[in-house]
Amino acid sequence: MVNSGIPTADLSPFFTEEGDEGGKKKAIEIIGKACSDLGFFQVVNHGVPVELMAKALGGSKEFFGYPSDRKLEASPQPGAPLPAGYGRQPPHSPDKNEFFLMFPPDSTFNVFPSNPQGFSCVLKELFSSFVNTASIVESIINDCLGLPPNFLGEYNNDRKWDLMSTFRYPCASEVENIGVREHKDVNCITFVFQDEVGGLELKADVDQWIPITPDRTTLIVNVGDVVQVLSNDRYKSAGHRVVRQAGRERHSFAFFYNIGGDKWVEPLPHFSTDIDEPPKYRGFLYQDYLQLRLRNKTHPPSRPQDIINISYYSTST
Ligand SMILES: O=C(O)CCC(=O)C(=O)O
Ligand SMILES: [Fe+2]
Repeated sequence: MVNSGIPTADLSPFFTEEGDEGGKKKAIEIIGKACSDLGFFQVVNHGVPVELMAKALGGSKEFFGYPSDRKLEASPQPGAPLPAGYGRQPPHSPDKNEFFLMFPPDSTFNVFPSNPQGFSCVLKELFSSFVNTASIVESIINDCLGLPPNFLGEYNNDRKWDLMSTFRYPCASEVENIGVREHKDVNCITFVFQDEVGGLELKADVDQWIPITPDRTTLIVNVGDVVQVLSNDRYKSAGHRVVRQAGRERHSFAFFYNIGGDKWVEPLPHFSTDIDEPPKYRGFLYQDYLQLRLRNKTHPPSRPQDIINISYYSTST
């Protein structure tokens, strides 16, 4: 079943030798429009093997089904920049999930579970496949924005900061059903796939949520804050959340195509000074923004309006 209220682009022309120019043009048009209208779309024939996605979800369900002490064997190393390995949301968090987080396959920060057998290889393979597809989607976005060829690829040339996470969300209770509260992703581009339970919702408008229908062959793509800032709001970082269901656990994967922490992020001249349009954001060092966003989680502000998001750098506030 392919799907709900979000546009679908077929990426197969980007994986064929012959170069189907018409097919590429069609995908580029769909993605460009989706990035400016919604910040959300989905892709089929995306180069990530569907069997690998299914295997990864199966392994993930098995892993999360283990008793706590077994999962905790994959606890993060002290000193890692983010808790790579198995973790749970702290009890005070309104987000309700447990997760397994990894950096690129060769990162020394990674901690893999020894079981299920072969799971760590599946995760590494999936991660590499995501990177490949993300670089194609990034180059499509580059072209849709009318940037010089490979401009974004050259800017975003440090793959150490990419992240992949698999999640297990418990069933909803009688009084609450949030899995991940409303947020926008900080990074460049995010891929998500979810099991048949669903629950990912896109914020289309104030109080208007579009549920994303699960599909085993599809990758859901959302634009993150970095692209929104670089494009001076041409493209939207989309608000989204995860809602849990009564009586059904949910499993999903998310891949975060990031940029290096030492990158300077600001509206590109192409969308501001070159065309006499005021920049909508002050420039910032990406890792400073990451720190602020992390602080939202570790030291949650008591007033919701104090939660830091990209509007912190807005020039109009
Ligand atoms: O589990 C999902 O479907 C998405 C999670 C998410 O939005 C995130 O981790 O940023
Ligand atoms: Fe997200």
